[in-house]
Amino acid sequence: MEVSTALWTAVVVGAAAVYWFVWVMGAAEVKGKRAVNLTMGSITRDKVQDKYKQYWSFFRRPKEDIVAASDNDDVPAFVDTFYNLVTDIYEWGWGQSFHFSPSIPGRSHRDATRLHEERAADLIAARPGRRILDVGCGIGGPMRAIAAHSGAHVVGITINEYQVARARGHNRKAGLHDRCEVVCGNFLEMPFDDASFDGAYSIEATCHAPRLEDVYREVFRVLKPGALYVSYEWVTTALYQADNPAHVETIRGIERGDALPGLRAHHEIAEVARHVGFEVVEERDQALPPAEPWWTRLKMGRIAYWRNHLVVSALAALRIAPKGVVDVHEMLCETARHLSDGGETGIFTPMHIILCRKPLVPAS
Ligand SMILES: C=C(CC[C@@H](C)[C@H]1CC[C@H]2C3=CC[C@H]4[C@H](C)[C@@H](O)CC[C@]4(C)[C@H]3CC[C@]12C)C(C)C
Ligand SMILES: C[S@@+](CC[C@H](N)C(=O)[O-])C[C@H]1O[C@@H](n2cnc3c(N)ncnc32)[C@H](O)[C@@H]1O
Repeated sequence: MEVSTALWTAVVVGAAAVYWFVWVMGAAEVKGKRAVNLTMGSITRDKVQDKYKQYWSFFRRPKEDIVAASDNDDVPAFVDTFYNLVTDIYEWGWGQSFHFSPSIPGRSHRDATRLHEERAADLIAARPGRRILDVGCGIGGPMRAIAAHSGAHVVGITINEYQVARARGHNRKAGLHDRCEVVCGNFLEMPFDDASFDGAYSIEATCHAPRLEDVYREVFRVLKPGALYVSYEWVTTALYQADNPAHVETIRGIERGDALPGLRAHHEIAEVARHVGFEVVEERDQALPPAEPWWTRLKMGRIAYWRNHLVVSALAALRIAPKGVVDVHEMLCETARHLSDGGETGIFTPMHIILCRKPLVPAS
């Protein structure tokens, strides 16, 4: 083959590959977000790199500093920045539900995700006519699954304005906007009346609260007496050893890369729930056998991470994606490694499930 023919072939194949990765390839689950549309939430393009640096210098500090009284109040603002930086990448690479679920042999990730969400709806007896609160709703993947499965009316709250816009758009597209509402606000001070919900759930969201009692107390306040609340918590398990440097590094890695002010130990969750007035109905780690590992989806994604890295680097170089997107993507690759280490060693679970009831009669 002549050199010029070989060169032309390489150019055409290269262009076709870029076209495929960037324009055709959509999000992992639903083609809601494509690589060419990676913005960084509500952050303007020129501020992305600075915002990333601010985020990183805040969360890379020891957790004792982050939870110091003076910095506690800053956590929600940094969590908001975090979601501006990662929401599009999450949606592009993971889908519309920002959480894990146990793998189910022979079933897709999409099915496993939906079943994990429907479990929450069943646990709190969501049904038509009931008003259910989604605490930390993301872009609404769980909310839509739960509204469709149970027939309930779901109101979600998220601190991130960009997520509110994405969630409302998806609700409309799914034809569920009559039964799925999204509010922008802080779950530590919710803009809802006392006793205004028939049930509530939070999926991998309350781990962002500097003090769990602040969010549980708010959920308790807005629930009607007798109503149920289920939370899927991120915690360290009984296998975690605070004097093992490898364990500490894994947990610190998870905290830094996921905007967490400090992971809690599994035994703290029920104590907090009782402290704010809930009765604890049930508590279990949904990741334990016979459940199949939740982290296999992260591990299987290694080639995809490398491919995605090339895509974001090319988009940033062509100035289609903002500068800074490559740093954020690298941080996520690193975080994925820590999360799978946490899963494999068993020192961490993202699905410590606690089911609580607000008593009919207030405790004396
Ligand atoms: C509950 C939280 C988020 C949990 C997960 C939804 C996300 C945790 C880590 C994320 C990811 C890591 C690697 C990314 C990859 C490098 C990229 O190419 C595509 C997206 C990822 C797979 C991304 C997807 C979402 C996560 C799995 C926290 C924040 C409390
Ligand atoms: C990992 S995402 C999970 C989203 C959703 N539950 C899901 O599973 O798709 C965590 C969510 O909690 C929200 N969040 C974190 N801190 C918050 C706060 N103080 N007030 C309201 N929302 C908050 C984030 O904005 C984000 O939507």
